[in-house]
Amino acid sequence: MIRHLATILGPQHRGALRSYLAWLVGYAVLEGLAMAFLVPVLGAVLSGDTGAAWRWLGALAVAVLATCVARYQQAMQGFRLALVTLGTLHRRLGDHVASLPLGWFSSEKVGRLSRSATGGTFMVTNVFAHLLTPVVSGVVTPATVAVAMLVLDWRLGLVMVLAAPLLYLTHRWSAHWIGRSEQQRDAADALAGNRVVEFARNQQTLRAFGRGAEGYAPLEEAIDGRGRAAGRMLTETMPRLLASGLAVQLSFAALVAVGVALVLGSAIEPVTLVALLALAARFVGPLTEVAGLSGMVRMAGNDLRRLAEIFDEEPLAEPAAAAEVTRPGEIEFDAVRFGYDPANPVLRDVSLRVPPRTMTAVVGASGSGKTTITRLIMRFFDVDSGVVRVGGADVRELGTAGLAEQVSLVMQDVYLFDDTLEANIRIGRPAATDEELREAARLAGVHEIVERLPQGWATPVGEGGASLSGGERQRVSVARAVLKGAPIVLLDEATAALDPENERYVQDALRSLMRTSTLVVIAHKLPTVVAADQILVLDDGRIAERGTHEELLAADGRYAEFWNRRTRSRGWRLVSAEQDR
Ligand SMILES: Nc1ncnc2c1ncn2[C@@H]1O[C@H](COP(=O)(O)OP(=O)(O)OP(=O)(O)O)[C@@H](O)[C@H]1O
Repeated sequence: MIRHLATILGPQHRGALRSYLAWLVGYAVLEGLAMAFLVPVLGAVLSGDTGAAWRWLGALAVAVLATCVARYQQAMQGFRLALVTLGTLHRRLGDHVASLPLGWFSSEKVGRLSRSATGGTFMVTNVFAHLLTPVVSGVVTPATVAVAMLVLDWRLGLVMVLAAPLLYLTHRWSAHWIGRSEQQRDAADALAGNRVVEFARNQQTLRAFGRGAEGYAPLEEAIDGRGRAAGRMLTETMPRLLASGLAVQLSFAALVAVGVALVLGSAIEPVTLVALLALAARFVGPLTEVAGLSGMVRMAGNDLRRLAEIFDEEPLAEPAAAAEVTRPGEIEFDAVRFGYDPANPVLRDVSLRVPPRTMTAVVGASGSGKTTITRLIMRFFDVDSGVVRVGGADVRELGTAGLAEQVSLVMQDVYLFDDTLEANIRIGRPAATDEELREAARLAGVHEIVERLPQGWATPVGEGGASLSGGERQRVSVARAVLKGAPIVLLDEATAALDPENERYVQDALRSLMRTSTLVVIAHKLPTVVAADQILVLDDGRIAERGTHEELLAADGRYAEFWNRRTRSRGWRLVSAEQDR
């Protein structure tokens, strides 16, 4: 748990964490010592030795004072660490997640992230505020008491030392089970959470297929599973918590039994036994508290581990010094091999060059790797072998910021932020003037949307741009790219397969972008393909053909075959060789 806390707090707070833990352990030891001083005090009082009683009382007062100082220090330092967590953890988590490779963001991981960002953060503050003090003092104080008991009466001390393994093993055993069932409950929770989101997101599809009213079986199963896991956790946890508590009580009973036997055998005075049993009670008290907290400790441990695992994920490697862009606007793939799962390459030995300020159309069957090429240019993933160069530099050496300056992206699944239309375009270049913003909007045909909307530029677009049509969303995304003015623009025409009006705007914007930028277009429109300076025909992760429209027709290969077939059909998308057979 401490290791996870160190990871979560980050290197700059490790010193503060160490100091807090030192005060916490010091407090627990001093508390044990203060309790141990009670024995000679009681012994002296009960035997009527007033002088000795005052002396020991003085020692006890010093120990209590030191305990108070240590308690104050550890409480204040714990409080400060809890505040640091509240103030900085979300930001650190956000910064870290933003540096992770896109491959990390599976739906399961995203669900876990959102739960860790809320529950996990709360747990870290809870650990400092309520958990660490009773847990650490619940172990260290009894250990100090046991050492003191060995000094005061070795036989009773020996019983405490012998009880330690029993207490430790029962605690481990119950904590193991509680942790296991908590993990199962957490997995069931995560699944149910993901299913609820899926259910809400897919309402349109579910209703279209008449599945809205009769329920959604995967969600119901997940909710049932969650209920079962929660029930199992209760039934598995309770008996084990009771067993831990029982082990503590048994240890105390053994101490009493040995003490009584010693008195009966005249080995110690009854008065001494009373004082020693008072100390033994303080051995048992904190242990009982820890036994009661063992479930909480395991749950906190699991929460912290999950949060620490996110911080342990390796960020996308950044270069020590960003490489210089020597050929702005140029893209090059040199023998690139890449697979989302390296065992199944999606691109094999792909080499290509896109000269500055030219347009390259990438065409190919669905799943042939067109989008993957654009993702590698943006370095959403690192290649398995080969090199991707942008502006003459390896994308791995350009650094995230350097690469982002070079490339704009207009993709199929355009995501707009839940903000105004203007803010969504301004993301392209926050420092742009209003004139530049209006000009970019005009080129992409957004001005026409603005005129139609009641609040104009200030119209909120809803989460993901829900209040705009697909074509309108793409126009906003094109305006962003135009405003950014990056030397390279990557564009997926797919959603522009919309009405002719949208198509016209996108084509106009393309023409305007071509004057200033290099364009790589996942092309679905004939005018784009015909106008391209270079067409890359992808087949099964390889570039099967390349050239201009005329060159490829003259070559009479796969592209020409498709072109000829297209004249007979309305669709023009290439099909893979297998689909073709
Ligand atoms: N994030 C991902 N994780 C795993 N596999 C993926 C991922 N994205 C794409 N793939 C797989 O990689 C292959 C190439 O996908 P890609 O999206 O590049 O094809 P595409 O040519 O753009 O297809 P389309 O025209 O249908 O968009 C496909 O088999 C796809 O299933």
